[in-house]
This record gives sequence, structure tokens and C-alpha cells, in this order.
Amino acid sequence: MTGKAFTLAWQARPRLVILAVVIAVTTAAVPVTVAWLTKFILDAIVLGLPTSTLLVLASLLAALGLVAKAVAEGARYCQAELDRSIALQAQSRLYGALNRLPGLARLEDPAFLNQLRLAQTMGGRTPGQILSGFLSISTATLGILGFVGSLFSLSPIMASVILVSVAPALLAEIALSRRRVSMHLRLGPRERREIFYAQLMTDAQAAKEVRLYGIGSFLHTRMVAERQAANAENRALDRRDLTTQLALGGLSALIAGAGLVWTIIRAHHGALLIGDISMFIAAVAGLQGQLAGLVGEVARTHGQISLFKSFLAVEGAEPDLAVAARPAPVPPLSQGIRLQDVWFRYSEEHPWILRGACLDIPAGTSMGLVGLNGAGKTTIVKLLTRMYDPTSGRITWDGTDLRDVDPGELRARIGAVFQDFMAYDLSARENIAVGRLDLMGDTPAIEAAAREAGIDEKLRSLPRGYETLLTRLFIDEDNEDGDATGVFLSGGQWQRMALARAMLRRESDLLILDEPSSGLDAEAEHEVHTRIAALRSGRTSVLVSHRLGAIRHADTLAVLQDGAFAEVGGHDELIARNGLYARLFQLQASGYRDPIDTTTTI
Ligand SMILES: Nc1ncnc2c1ncn2[C@@H]1O[C@H](COP(=O)(O)OP(=O)(O)OP(=O)(O)O)[C@@H](O)[C@H]1O
Repeated sequence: MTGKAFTLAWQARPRLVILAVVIAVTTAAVPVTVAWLTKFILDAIVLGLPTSTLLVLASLLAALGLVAKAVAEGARYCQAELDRSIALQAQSRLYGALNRLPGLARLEDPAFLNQLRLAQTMGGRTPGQILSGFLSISTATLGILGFVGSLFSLSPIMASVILVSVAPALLAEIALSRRRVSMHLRLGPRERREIFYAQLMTDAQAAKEVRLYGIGSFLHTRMVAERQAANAENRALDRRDLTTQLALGGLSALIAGAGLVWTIIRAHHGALLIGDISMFIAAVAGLQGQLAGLVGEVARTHGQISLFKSFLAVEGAEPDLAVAARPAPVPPLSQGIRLQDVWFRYSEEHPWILRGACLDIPAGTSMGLVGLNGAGKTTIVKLLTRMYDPTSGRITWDGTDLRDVDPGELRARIGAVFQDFMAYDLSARENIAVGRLDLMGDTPAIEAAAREAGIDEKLRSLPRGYETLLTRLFIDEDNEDGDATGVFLSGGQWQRMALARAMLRRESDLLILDEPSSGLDAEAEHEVHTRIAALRSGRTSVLVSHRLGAIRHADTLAVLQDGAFAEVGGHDELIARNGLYARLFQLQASGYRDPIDTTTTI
């Protein structure tokens, strides 16, 4: 564990690590040297040594003061720079590891999210703090050895008593630090909930419901309750800490006082020199200071090491999907996609969502997925994009099991608009280009995609056209003339942006549209669907929509019910079957046909 923290520090700034070690050793040597020089000076005065000797000793002492100051400042700078570099390295590794997770399972697992929160809030800093902890421990240990040696020359018994008195402090601090770490782990979910409530109260999107339903004080009370509960645990531990520290501090003071009385009496009887008293005071103060520092540092470092485990757990998390060492290639789709007896549940604790689903999606055709809420349509989309693997059964792409292909390679062949698509706080151009980053600078391609999604005109009318920031979170710092605030799009306009993103992949082998038009007005919906149909003619598409009128023209419609495809066929065929599809279609159609019945209540 500690080795891993050092490796991380070394990888970040090897030369600074060496410098930090040199500074630590120098820092340890300074107080002991000062104590000895002071003793020599006092003895020289008492013994009447020549002034020249006194001058040399005094100059050395003065020079040492300068060294001590320079080393302290150097240590501060070196530590701050090391902390920054190590935190950057750690953060980069943490998020790199998250990006390498191929699927969704980890990010939908609360236990993993708890570890991640600890790794995010503590993990970046912990490797640097472990390193600085070890350096401080080394400095303190070297200083202690120096003072113990010095004290030993005066009184071996006193040196031993002071050393032994530290053992309980060390054990008590380690026990306290263990409790602190386990408390942090325990408080993880509580703190995540606290952040969740706080975010709801500051989120502009949530604000509408929060205001309308008047749940602000409800959220506020819950947030405060979570903090109070966390504070209560922290307070209990702090009280334990306080009593322990008071007891240990009293013990130290007692031992130091007894030692001082003993030394003064001995000096009074002529058994010790006056310089010995100063040496004793310096040694005891230095020793106890260093020991207290050591004890605190050991406990802190121990705590940091435990927290660093969360960082390593996230960084070293096993991939949530098995990716073959030599994945099968993903060829351009020529035959089709096939679901063969697919069973799926999100985890063993969750119910089955798919129970032996079978479906053929021939290449070059459009497939409309229909089903009631919660039937599993989006789950099918997640499986098709290999965010998850089926629990049993298989999905094939031209005969190749998706488990055998690289998820990245597969996804590069797919364009998608997800039901919960993203609205990025980026410029309009960037919002579209995330669909294909290689086209970021290709203005005609970006504009064509926006045109196909019917949002080009709107984007052109923005203050800085495609370069306008679509956000209210950040200030548009590049906007030199006038208003620096970003622009807010409407829900339907955002949906068109998501469509434009997918349009950049219009040539993709598979286009998945999960409720792509729920926010569009009727005219726009018709226009978008007609355009997509024309663009995708002869290509493979999967469309998910509750608006059956919008997908009725798909080549095949598949109705998902009770975990399997209960009805599969063309619109007319399914209407003739008079099953769930026919019922849903007629229900929707009647909503448009029937005259408004003013007596009906909803
Ligand atoms: N990450 C998850 N972990 C556990 N259960 C999940 C997860 N995501 C979805 N589910 C469950 O899986 C079931 C199917 O969800 P899914 O989103 O696939 O339905 P859907 O047919 O797309 O529904 P809708 O029409 O409402 O969008 C639901 O019962 C849902 O609660």
C-alpha cells in the first residue's frame, strides 16, 4: 500500500521526492545541533574558554538559525509542489481508470460509488500525504535518535523513561485513527445523501419542482439531519481524542517536570554543568515535541493509508465486462443482429428483466421496439451497445457474440440518441461534435448534422452562432462583445441537439433512437422522422418510442412483454393480431380521433 503511494509520488516528481528526503534529514539534524551548540556555549562561558572559541560557536549557532529558516521555507514549497503534482497524477489515474471501465455496472453500483466518493474526496491527496507523513516520521525519528543519544549521555534512565512513556500514546493514537477511518467509511453513504440534498437545492433543473411542490424545507431538513448525524459521530470521536490527549499530555508534563527537578538538583550538587541543564531542557522539549509529532504523524499516515485503499480499489476495479485479450473484429453489419434466448437482470438481487428474449434485426431494416413502461426497452438498448452483457443467452452481430468484441470498436459502429441524453455545458459546436470528435473542426459536417436535426437555424441565431456556450453554469469568457452569459435551450431544442450528435454518425451500421422525439412538437416530430427514414433507408435502425404513430412505419415492430418479445411483425400484421400493440395503437389513435369529451375526468 505504502509502496504504491511512493511509486505514485516518484512517477509524478522523482527529483522533488529526493529533495524532500534531503530536507527531511536536514530538518531532523538542526534542533539536535542547536541544543549541543547551546550547551557548548554555556559551558564555555562557565569554564572561561577564550573569546575566539565563543565567537566560532556563536557564529555557528547563528548560521544554523539561517539554515533552519531556509530549510523550513524550502520544505513548505517542496511539499506544496509535491502535493500538487501527486494529486494531479492520482486524479488523472483515478479518472483514467474510470474511463477504462467498459460497462455501466460499476457506476450503477452504490457500494462502488461509496468507494469512489472516498477516492474522489481523499484519494487525490492521500498519496502526497502518505509521502509527507513518512518524511515527517523519518524526520521525527532521526530527531528523536539525536535527542535520545544526547539525553542518554546525561541520564540513561531518564532517556528510557521518556521513551517508554510514549508507547501508550502511540498505541492510543493508532486506535483512534482506526476508528476515524472506519467512521469515514460508515459516513460515506450519509455524506453522499447530504450532497444529494444540497445539490437538489442548488440545481436549476430541479428548482422548478422544488419550488412548485414546496419541498425546499423538506430537503433542507433532511440535509441538515444527515450533517447532524455525521457531526454527532465526529463529536463522539473528538471527545475520545480529547480525553486521550489530555491524559497523555499530563503524563508527558509529569515526566518532564520530574526530570528537570532531578537535573537541577544534580547540577546544584556539582555533578552536572550548567550547560547540561540547558541540554536537558532542550532534549526533553525536543524529544517530547518530536515524539508527539511522531505519534500524531503515525496516526495520520495510518489513516491516510486506509483511505488510500479506496483509491486503489477504484483504480484497480475489475472491468465490469469481460473483454477478450484478442477481441473479434466488428465488421460492417451485413447480416444482422440476433438476440438468442437472452436472460438479463442487473444483479442477483434484482428481478429478471429479460426472460429468454429472442429477436432478429436483419441488416438494412428498421425495428421499432414497443412495450409498457419498465418492460425493458432501454435495457435492450444497453445490451445492444454492450453496456452490459446478457446474464445468459447471447446477442450476435453478424454471427459474432458481442461478448467477444471490443466494446469501443462496437460502439464506434453505432449512433444513438438515448432516452436520457446529455446536455453538455459546452458550446453548440462541441455539443454536436461529441458525436464524432474527429469532426470538431469540420464546420460543414457539423452544420449539416444540425440541419438534419432541424436546429441549424436556431444555432445560427445565437449571439456567437455555433460557438455560443449552451449553459447557465459557466460564464462565456470568450464572448468579448456584450453578454457573457451562456444560452439556455428548450427541452425540444436539446433533443434536436442530441439528434444532431447522432446525425454525425448517420453512416453508422446501427442507429439507435430511444424516445428521440418525445420533446418535439408534432410538426418537428414528423419532419425528423421523415428525415431519419430517408437518411437511414437501407440501413439498420432500432427505434424505441411510446408514440406508436411515429414508429408504425418501421419494417418490423417488436412488442416486449414479460421479458420476451410477445409480438413481432409489421404494423398491419400486429393490428390484425389484435394483441397489446393493437390495443395500445387504437388507444392512442382514439385520443386523436374522438371528439373532446368534456365530462371525462383524468
Ligand atoms: N441500473 C439498473 N439497476 C436495476 N434495475 C434497473 C436498472 N435500470 C433499469 N432497471 C429496471 O429494469 C426494468 C426495465 O427498465 P427499462 O428502463 O429497460 O424499461 P423501459 O421499457 O425502457 O421503460 P420506459 O418505457 O419507462 O422507458 C425496470 O423495472 C427498471 O426498474
